[in-house]
Amino acid sequence: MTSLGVPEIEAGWALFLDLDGTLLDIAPEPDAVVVPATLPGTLAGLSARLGGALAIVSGRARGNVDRLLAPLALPGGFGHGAELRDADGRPAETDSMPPLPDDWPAHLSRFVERRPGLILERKPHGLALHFRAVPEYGAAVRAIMEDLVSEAVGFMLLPAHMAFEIRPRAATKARAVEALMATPPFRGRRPVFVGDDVTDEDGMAAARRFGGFGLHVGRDFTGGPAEVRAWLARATARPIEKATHDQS
Ligand SMILES: O=P(O)(O)OC[C@H]1O[C@H](O[C@H]2O[C@H](CO)[C@@H](O)[C@H](O)[C@H]2O)[C@H](O)[C@@H](O)[C@@H]1O
Repeated sequence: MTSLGVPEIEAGWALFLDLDGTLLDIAPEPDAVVVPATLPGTLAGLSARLGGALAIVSGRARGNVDRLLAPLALPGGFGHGAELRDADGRPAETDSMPPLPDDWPAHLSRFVERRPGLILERKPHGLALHFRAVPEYGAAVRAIMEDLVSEAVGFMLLPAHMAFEIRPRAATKARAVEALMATPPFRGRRPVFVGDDVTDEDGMAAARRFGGFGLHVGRDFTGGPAEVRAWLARATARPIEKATHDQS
């Protein structure tokens, strides 16, 4: 156990890791995050020790996550679970995700052009509108995003850290956990979901349904992402304990 009571990583776990605010420190804007040079190596080493059962579950689009963690292309759920990739690198069908209405990105681009400081992030199945640099626009951002989602039942508004996001209703972090837990090498392991955000609660609840649990950065890792990274790194530097979990 760590000093705060977080158990050390066990060989029988399947790890589901959120990215922003969990593995990476929050930055002023999405493209300004700093990926510590040692992080991809730590994730690769730990994945090998867990037999490949280590996934990234992020609100970011898959391509964005892959650029940040290059050369890794880890299994996981991206775009809040809209895009899935299994341990063999196969993307899952996204047919169940509604297409983003064509006019939404252009509509939001015009809104952003008139309000310097806002950042529009486009994803294959969603949009994020960031107001971290200009918090005075927070209410206006919420209003325009609410207007858009009211036009299409398949989408919902997601309050995020200094941003509002639109995502398909069917895209959840639980979807990613459930899909991966049905396939090797995740199947039969004890899922542990580590996250910091309200969207991560879905993933943690799914982990509990499979006999695992969730760890919350704000509650369990008072040192923030740096402490999460140190916890992961420790498990690559020592023999990790055999599973004590019984799935029967
Ligand atoms: O599920 P996550 O991996 O935690 O991703 C959630 C969102 O993270 C990013 O936005 C947030 O982090 C930015 C960088 O620190 C920050 O500038 C922004 O204010 C935050 O909202 C990302 O841009 C989003 O696409 C993710 O959905």
